[in-house]
Amino acid sequence: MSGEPILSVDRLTMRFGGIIAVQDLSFAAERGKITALIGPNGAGKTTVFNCITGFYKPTGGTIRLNHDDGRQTALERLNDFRIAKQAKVARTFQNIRLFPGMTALENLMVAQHNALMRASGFTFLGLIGVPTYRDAETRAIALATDWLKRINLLDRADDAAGNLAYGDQRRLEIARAMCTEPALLCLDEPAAGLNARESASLSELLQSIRGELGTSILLIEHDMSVVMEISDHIVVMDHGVKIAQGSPREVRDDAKVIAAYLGTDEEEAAAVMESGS
Ligand SMILES: Nc1ncnc2c1ncn2[C@@H]1O[C@H](COP(=O)(O)OP(=O)(O)OP(=O)(O)O)[C@@H](O)[C@H]1O
Repeated sequence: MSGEPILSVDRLTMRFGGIIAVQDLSFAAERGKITALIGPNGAGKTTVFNCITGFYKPTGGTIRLNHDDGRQTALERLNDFRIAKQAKVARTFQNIRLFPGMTALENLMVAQHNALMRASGFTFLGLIGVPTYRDAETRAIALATDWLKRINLLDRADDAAGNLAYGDQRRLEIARAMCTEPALLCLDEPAAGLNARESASLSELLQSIRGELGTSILLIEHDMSVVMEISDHIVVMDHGVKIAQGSPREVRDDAKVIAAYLGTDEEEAAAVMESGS
């Protein structure tokens, strides 16, 4: 892999009592690219995400976020709130976590709460409507509207998020993460439960986030058609360790990946890998 990494994971280890969920894992995610973390169920992928995003404190190893200006943040030392706010790492979850009773627009406004609170002087200036707060609010609405347009949901802006189709909720969740203007976007199985048309639309959205906006993406995904189509680099885990990494083509042709990731039936394994080619 060439280019400067935005994320460097070095010898990451996470134990839960006697279970070693992740062991000595090292990999890097390149800036402005899509890096996928794949592997069979229980391989340790979500645990890695939880360590990167501060939901777990790793047992060992380092996780460095390299900022544009040369600064480095040691993510393993921060909690989830600081990682989102200071390091600008945003994430989505395996299960959709929108606010279902709030409108699509409101969900995108909530994501900008920190910036709005600052502009409101932590409420008082907002209450009396000072111009700086009004400007910040106008900017927040413009950003939210722009994202509703990008995900083709502008006409559903005032509908409750919980009433949207499943695929639309998935894309709204990604838009909400993007409204925090992250340096690194971490997506945990964004294609789970999507049909083929919705998966294609998700792939398009992620490619535009990388291409037009230049945002770096780290992705856990089981849907090989999505992984193989959009990833620049793939890291493969099994039983908590890295067993392979490389381009989609390199990973697809790797015998260890076929055997370990896709089970012992090689014919079936090859067919699944081909489905993503
Ligand atoms: N909080 C926890 N306490 C105890 N064990 C855990 C915890 N979280 C994960 N594990 C264990 O760590 C291992 C890795 O789990 P993890 O969820 O990270 O795998 P995964 O690759 O994300 O799997 P999947 O694709 O099914 O989501 C599993 O054996 C799991 O049971």
